[in-house]
Amino acid sequence: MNRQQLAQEIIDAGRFLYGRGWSPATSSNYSVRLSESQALLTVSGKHKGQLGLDDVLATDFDGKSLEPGKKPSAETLLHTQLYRWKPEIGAVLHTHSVNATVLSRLTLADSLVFADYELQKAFSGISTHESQVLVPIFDNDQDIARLASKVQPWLDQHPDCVGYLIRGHGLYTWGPCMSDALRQVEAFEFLFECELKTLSIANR
Ligand SMILES: CSC[C@@H](O)[C@@H](O)C(=O)COP(=O)(O)O
Ligand SMILES: [Zn+2]
Repeated sequence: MNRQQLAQEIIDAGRFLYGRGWSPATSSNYSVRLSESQALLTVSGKHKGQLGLDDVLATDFDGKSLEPGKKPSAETLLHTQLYRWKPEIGAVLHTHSVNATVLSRLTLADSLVFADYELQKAFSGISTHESQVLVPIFDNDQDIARLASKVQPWLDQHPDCVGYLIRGHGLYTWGPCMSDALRQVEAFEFLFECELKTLSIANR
């Protein structure tokens, strides 16, 4: 795929995720791998339901903009660390849904476990509900380099990790291509909603 086609995938993802209410206003950021050392990412501060072809830029994996005049996403390092972590990752999505925000605030532990849901099979590498999907929750931090340095040891120790939450903030998930990453966002959102409904019924 050429750069314009990859940029269009990011634009289409933004329209879809905004439409589902998972990327409100200027929240969220999205990227695709351009090469073994570069990513194409959303610029900072744009409304993600209204992205245009000019609202993406190439960065290296240190998060440095390769397009002077464009401001990379504030969370660029959280994307580029994933491309460095696994060469098979081709797309990364960060979203800000109500359910991800509420569930990550309600959960006092530093991780969530999904078990016995059929929909777990939507995640890469999972073929049965008889599995556990462990999702770490990192405390939010405006210092993204510091946050990335907390995420990295988890990734290194959990090579099968399919996504993580930042408390009171949102979700990161990824896949070999954009459609895989989108499928995982959708699966996470289903599971977040199930967990919240279960909690609210249990606490009646
Ligand atoms: C609208 S506040 C959200 C931001 O602080 C941030 O968390 C975010 O997801 C978007 O930042 P951005 O710099 O546009 O990529
Ligand atoms: Zn964010």
